[in-house]
Amino acid sequence: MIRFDHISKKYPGTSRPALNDVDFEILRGEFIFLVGASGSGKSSCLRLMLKEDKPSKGKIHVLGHDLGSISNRKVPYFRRSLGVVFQDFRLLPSKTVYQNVAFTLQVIGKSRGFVQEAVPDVLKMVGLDGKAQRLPHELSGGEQQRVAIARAIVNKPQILLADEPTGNLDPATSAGIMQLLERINAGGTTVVMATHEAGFVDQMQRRVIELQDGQIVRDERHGGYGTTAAIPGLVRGSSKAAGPSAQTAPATASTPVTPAVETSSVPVTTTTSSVAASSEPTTSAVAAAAVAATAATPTAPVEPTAPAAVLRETPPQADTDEVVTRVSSSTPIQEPAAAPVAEPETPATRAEESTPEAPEAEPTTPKAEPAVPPAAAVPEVAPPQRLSNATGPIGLPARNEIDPIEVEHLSLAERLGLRAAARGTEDGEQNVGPTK
Ligand SMILES: Nc1ncnc2c1ncn2[C@@H]1O[C@H](COP(=O)(O)OP(=O)(O)OP(=O)(O)O)[C@@H](O)[C@H]1O
Repeated sequence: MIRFDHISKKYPGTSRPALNDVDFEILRGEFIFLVGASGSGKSSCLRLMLKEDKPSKGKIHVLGHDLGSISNRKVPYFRRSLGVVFQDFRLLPSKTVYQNVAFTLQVIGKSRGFVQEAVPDVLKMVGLDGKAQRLPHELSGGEQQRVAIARAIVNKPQILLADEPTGNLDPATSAGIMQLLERINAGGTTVVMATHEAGFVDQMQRRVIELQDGQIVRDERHGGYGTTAAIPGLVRGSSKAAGPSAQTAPATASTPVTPAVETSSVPVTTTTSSVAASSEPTTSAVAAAAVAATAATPTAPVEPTAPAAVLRETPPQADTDEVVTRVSSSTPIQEPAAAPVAEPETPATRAEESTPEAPEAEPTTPKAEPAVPPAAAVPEVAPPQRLSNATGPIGLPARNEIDPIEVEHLSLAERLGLRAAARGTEDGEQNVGPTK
């Protein structure tokens, strides 16, 4: 599903590569923790998966696409199969919860009817029903992150990339977000999460890929956070960081682990309701955001209302060399209609690619999608114990403390988290996120 084939990445003006011969394969349905000290290359990996950046060496395959040869025109369609969540939420501050989520669908040309069904469903799924008309600043940090997650998954991505999604949240709130990510993963979405949260990594015992100075030093099927992943000031997890599974082992791309969909398959039934958008983005705003959302590069052609999304009516097919693990559902949830299929081997995608200007198939009824177990069916993820708050998330500014004027200076795309925010912090460090 995601393959890094001897990837090296050297940023211009730097002497050392950010990634050095990184080689791994992630299978459908896995939940992967990317760990490593600050600067070890986690976000660079996520950016490369999104095709936000190009490797200096090596090949990357995501969902059957060779990202080195995928045309700029196709990148927007490719990206629709990926959802992204950031540490700092990146919500549109003047839009309601509903509008923030709806916007993602509107810019890719989904019909009003589709949006009116999909958004309430996904808000319910993330535990935000009843809060659709709130503005982001009227929500807690955890709720804002739930909006961001709803926005990331509303189009049913096959892969969810999360860059420090709990980095700004307190331990209890973080635990709720982790449970939500587990549920999303249990529904069949592959989750790749970069994190410093040792406690969750230790507790969940999912596959851990550890980077050190741009190299993989560990790829463990049921790993803990490990010792080498930590920089003292950044470890925000439990003192279990050096857990029993924390031994360092060289990564071997040739021995991929099997998908780790291990949580309960008990489905949840979400109901469909209609919540009309209280206001819709202007045409120009939609068009501008569509440019951001769909442009592979600034020069890529953009057709905001002509996406060639082909609805997926069946679970996505496995890459030929993969084992598919989908959570079966005896009572499938009524989820929003499926995401566009980006895998070229599927007939749907062939149709899409051969007729990119074709109008999107109008969804009539939401399709039954892989189940997302209710929170109660997923093993509890207890909040990790913090070693220190000094550098932990508790001291970090919540999104609603961010100066709206600063936000105004971001492009629409940056505010949506859809494109790189080419700004760094004062000390030269970049902000979080694969599109930072
Ligand atoms: N745009 C860039 N230009 C130059 N160097 C960069 C750029 N982006 C990242 N780097 C460098 O690449 C290395 C890896 O950075 P990356 O952001 O991937 O690390 P990280 O593991 O995600 O760190 P953190 O945990 O702090 O987010 C660092 O040395 C960083 O300074």
